[in-house]
Amino acid sequence: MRAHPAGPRHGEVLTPHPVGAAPSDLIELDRKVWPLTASRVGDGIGGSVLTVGGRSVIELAEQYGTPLMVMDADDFHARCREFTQAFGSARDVHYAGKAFLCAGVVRWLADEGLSLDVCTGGELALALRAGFPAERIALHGSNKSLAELRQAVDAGVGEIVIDSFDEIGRLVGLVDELTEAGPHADQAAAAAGGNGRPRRGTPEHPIDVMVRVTVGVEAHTHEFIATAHEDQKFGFSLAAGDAAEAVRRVLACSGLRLVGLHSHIGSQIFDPSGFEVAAHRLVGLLADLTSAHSELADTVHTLDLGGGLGIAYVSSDDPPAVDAMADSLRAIVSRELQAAGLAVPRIAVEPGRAIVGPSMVTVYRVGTIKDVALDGGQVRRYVSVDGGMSDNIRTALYDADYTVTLASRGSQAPGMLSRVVGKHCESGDIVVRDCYLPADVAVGDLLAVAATGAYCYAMASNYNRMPRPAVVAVADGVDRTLLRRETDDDLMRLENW
Ligand SMILES: Cc1ncc(COP(=O)(O)O)c(C=O)c1O
Ligand SMILES: N[C@@H](CCCC[NH3+])C(=O)O
Repeated sequence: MRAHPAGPRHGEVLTPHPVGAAPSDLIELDRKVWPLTASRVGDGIGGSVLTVGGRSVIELAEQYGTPLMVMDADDFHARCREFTQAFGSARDVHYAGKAFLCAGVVRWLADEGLSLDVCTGGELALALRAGFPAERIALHGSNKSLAELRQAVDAGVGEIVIDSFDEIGRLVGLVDELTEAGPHADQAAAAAGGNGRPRRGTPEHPIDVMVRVTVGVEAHTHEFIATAHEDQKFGFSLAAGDAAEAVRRVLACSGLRLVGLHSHIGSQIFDPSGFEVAAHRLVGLLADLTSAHSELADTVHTLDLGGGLGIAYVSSDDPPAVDAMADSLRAIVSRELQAAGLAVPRIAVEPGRAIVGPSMVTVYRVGTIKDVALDGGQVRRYVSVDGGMSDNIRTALYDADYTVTLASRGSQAPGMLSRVVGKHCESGDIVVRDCYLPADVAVGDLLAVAATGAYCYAMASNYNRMPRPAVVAVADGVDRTLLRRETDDDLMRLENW
């Protein structure tokens, strides 16, 4: 993903992506980019079909149609365990549901013992209906409605991460309402689908909250997904004193209990120093707050450092290792808090992309091919596939890079500078901006794009009345539908005929 905040202005020349020379082997799979079980089966020209989870993408495409999102279940589980091991406790690893959520994945997360972050009532409703334990859910969001806050409290979620003064006002109003409702509140909570625990919002059973702190870190990522510098919408500014004021207001409400401080610096970040600075500033704030409000020493048990760990979309991407990152964050937090004479809280993290991103590939069928002569004599091949910005908006939105391979066969043809584009009515409908594909790529071939698990299906749309693709999980040669392909009826279900 390049630092091109809003894309080129009209007439401005966009520098080509640094694709370099064609790789000598266009069929080889870079382990860094492709999911754990991705492999090539069969030798030579005409062989070499991509398989994931022991299933050939040709068979899967025939069975489910294309575009098709194929989730390597082993890869997903392995990444959950990698985070659990690195941070020492599954409970402190909150999968960020915004990256990709469906009932099947919710159940995998529950089985792995992970916690879950949701940021809307819709994500919360899905998690609860899929049976995820409410006490392992955290509700985020920069503009939670009163209805969403009530839904979360009724369900008995583990904690609510507060993002604004308005939200504190809403929560205080909710607490007042619950206090007035008195003993009837428990019955109301049970009727609303509560989990049997006493209804929260009283001094005896307060609502556990965290305060989201804007730590002032300029994360090295695309401007659209950096979230801890001052000039953006999320959280309470540390520098301006808003975070301390938010804590003061929380403490003034006996139905709320502050259990942690939260920071999220952005997404697709490779440089660990951003997280380290965030940890350092959060620890400093916690120390200051605790000396001003000694009761916090008893209630604040967690420093949540958010998500944002980057993944490799292309071979040149070099994300930091999860265990090294965990070690360094733990060291910073314990060193600085012990120096301040404070107990070391738990460190929580909220990975979305780093768990689900690499586990999925999208399989497309080639529909048309067009060659365009570029200035300088080069030719760019436009390879049109049967999906596009409706199943992956990230290239158009963030100028994201992806890796693509010919998936339905091998080839020994030389590399041809290509651009994989979708079938939408937009010139910006690009899936892979610059890549090399074998020069003999033909209509009907299958292409696979790697690392499409995060923020592709989650941000999919029905633009041009395109149905969203199916998502199928594969493992040990067995496939299982996670989400079926949308039908024409699905596309028309909201019509008032
Ligand atoms: C509060 C919060 N936590 C976690 C995440 C997950 O981020 P990522 O998918 O980059 O790990 C996000 C999204 O950026 C977020 O806003
Ligand atoms: N949607 C973004 C990430 C946003 C993360 C959510 N705060 C992406 O695809 O990279």
